[in-house]
Amino acid sequence: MIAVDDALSLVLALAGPPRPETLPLAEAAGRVLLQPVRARLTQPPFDASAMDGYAMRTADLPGPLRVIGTSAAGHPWDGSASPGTAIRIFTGAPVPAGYDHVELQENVDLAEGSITVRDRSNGSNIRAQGNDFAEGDEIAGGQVLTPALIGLLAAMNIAEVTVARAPRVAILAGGDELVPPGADPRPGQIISSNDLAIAALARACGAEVTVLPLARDDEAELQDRFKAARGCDLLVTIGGASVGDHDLIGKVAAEQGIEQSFYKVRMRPGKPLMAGRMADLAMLGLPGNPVSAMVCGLIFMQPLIRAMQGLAPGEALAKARLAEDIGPEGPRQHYLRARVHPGPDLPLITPFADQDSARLSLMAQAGGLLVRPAGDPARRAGELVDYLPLPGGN
Ligand SMILES: Nc1nc2c(c(=O)[nH]1)N[C@H]1C(S)=C(S)[C@@H](COP(=O)(O)OP(=O)(O)OC[C@H]3O[C@@H](n4cnc5c(N)ncnc54)[C@H](O)[C@@H]3O)O[C@H]1N2
Ligand code: MOO
Repeated sequence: MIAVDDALSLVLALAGPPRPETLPLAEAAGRVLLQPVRARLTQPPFDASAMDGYAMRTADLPGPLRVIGTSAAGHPWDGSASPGTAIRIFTGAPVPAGYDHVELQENVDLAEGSITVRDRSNGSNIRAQGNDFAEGDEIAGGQVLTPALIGLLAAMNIAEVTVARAPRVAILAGGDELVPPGADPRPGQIISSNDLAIAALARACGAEVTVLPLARDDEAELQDRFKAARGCDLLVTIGGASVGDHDLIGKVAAEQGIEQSFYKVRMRPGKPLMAGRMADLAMLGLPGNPVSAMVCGLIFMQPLIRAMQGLAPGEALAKARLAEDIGPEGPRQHYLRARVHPGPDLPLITPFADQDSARLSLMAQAGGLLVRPAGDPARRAGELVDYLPLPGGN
């Protein structure tokens, strides 16, 4: 059995370099930008009014000022400023050269084509040309295209981007007891949940997922499923990883020529994890217990999918304070489902009393996974600990 950190290094080594593809910007949200991009224009391209009102020269205040033209967004005024004048102006419109202030229409009295400024705003209400970005400004590669970045690149007049192709991930759950959600389980059958949960984890970090049909505990059927995954970047199997007579994944992977990176990790849950590669297809064999599968998905699969897109493995662990005393740890690194509450300085964390790796309900409630190193001694309430925040829970 190897340590979690060594296993993670071996898993990350399964990722090849990210594969580039060029996409219209409109389809690139959530992808990783591979090449830096430079703004093709300056924003705003002209001094622009931030308000609806009147453009004027501060030297002439408070007026009266004769209104000699109008500048609206998309319809600039093409005259030039002269003393004692103002321009009717609207938000987003170019401020004509020579005017250095825009006053809100609410602060102005208008009579017979002239205005007098009653209240003057503190700022100029003018957005200077280029105050957002200038032509040639660079957006660095290697980052996920968030909604804000998509908007920024659009404003920079970028129509296409070179991004990492979404890793193609095939997910294969198996076991004679499994039927899909919506089925009417017969005695001895349960609903397959792992494939859906793992698919959701994979999609959440950018994968394009194919969930293969559930496989029975049958070597020939598993062989077929493995073959169906060829052409993907990663096959994630779930279940059949242990030592029972029906745990066939290791055998089938060997027949498929797996070059195994490791089998079994000193972690809890998740001990019977397997990793390797079959030619171009990386493989992770997750244990079948639902919580074990999810923990391995979080600790190994998501970092691998991120690495396949050229991203760093993920967020560092966060710090919390123990809300209560806990006993010593055994020989495996332990990931405990826990509640995370606000605390005076750092969050307070309370592991659930029951850590049975089949209890998905506790996984769904957990706000984090308390991470305890192998052999960690007993700890007192208030001590600092590491945890992996989980979305959703509390
Ligand atoms: N003699 C030993 N037995 C077990 C060991 C061991 O070291 N020696 N390890 C235990 C540990 S730890 C784990 S984790 C499990 C892993 O077993 P498998 O990966 O072979 O998983 P299965 O036997 O296929 O299933 C375990 C459990 O999970 C349920 N399951 C499986 N797939 C799904 C699914 N898609 N959706 C919902 N639930 C699923 C399955 O019905 C079983 O209840 O082995 C221990 N045993
Ligand atoms: O590795 Mo098992 O996951 O402890 O239930």
